[in-house]
Amino acid sequence: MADNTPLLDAQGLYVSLGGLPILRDVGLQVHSGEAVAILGGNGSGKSTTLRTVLGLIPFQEGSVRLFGTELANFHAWDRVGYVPQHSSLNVSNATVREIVSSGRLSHHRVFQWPSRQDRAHVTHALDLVGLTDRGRWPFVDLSGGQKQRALIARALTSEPELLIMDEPLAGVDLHSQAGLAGLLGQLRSDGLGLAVVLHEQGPMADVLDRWVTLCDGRIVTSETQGATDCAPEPAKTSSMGWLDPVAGVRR
Ligand SMILES: Nc1ncnc2c1ncn2[C@@H]1O[C@H](COP(=O)(O)OP(=O)(O)OP(=O)(O)O)[C@@H](O)[C@H]1O
Repeated sequence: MADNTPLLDAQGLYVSLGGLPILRDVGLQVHSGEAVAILGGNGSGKSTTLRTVLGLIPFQEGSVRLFGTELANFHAWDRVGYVPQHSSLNVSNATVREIVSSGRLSHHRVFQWPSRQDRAHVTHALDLVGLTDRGRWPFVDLSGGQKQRALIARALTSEPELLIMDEPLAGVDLHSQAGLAGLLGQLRSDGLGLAVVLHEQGPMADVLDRWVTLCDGRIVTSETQGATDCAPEPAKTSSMGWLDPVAGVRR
């Protein structure tokens, strides 16, 4: 891979779900040592963008390349860390260390015990996110901010070069947000590429190199443009001048 090849290069993505267009002409590039945010209101398509570039949702048009390789041919998933929204993780009995250890699963065979190296990576990741003393705790007993830290630690155990995060600051108090932003800034300085969904830049403002803003599945703002309001598409009126409820919905 040439040095300037983006870690992630998504272009012209069109995605439909349940018969409705969700993403329209969405692109996203992330280079090594670069932090890029996807901003936008509820339902604007942020999570769908992340899930599409991870190959979890099919796209109808466009292209996704990871580390210079077409998504369909990409297999080096240990180079990519994914941090889902913590509220989407439903675990009742697992300890924090078990959750974090699951990030190493791609490094050893099924039914094989984690190696000394696996355990060292887990310990180091817990250390990095400041959860060294919480390893034996049930994951569900952690606070929102601690859960996010544990999920970031899980993603870091495979030593990824690209970290993709879905609202890592959601439900986290302001003080912990600043701590998480500091951690992500440090990882970026160490050369990690970050693609992160946020509702607003908030404490991440100093960490971000670029951002795109989505509105109704389209990019309305990028780093080169000013802010654009995200007004809902106006409802269309019929030829008789009546409100047409069908024409007003997403095209
Ligand atoms: N499986 C699905 N089938 C149909 N529509 C879907 C599906 N998944 C998501 N959507 C719709 O796609 C749109 C974008 O959803 P998405 O989760 O990407 O938004 P988001 O910007 O991440 O929102 P939020 O900030 O609320 O998490 C929403 O209107 C949502 O209802």
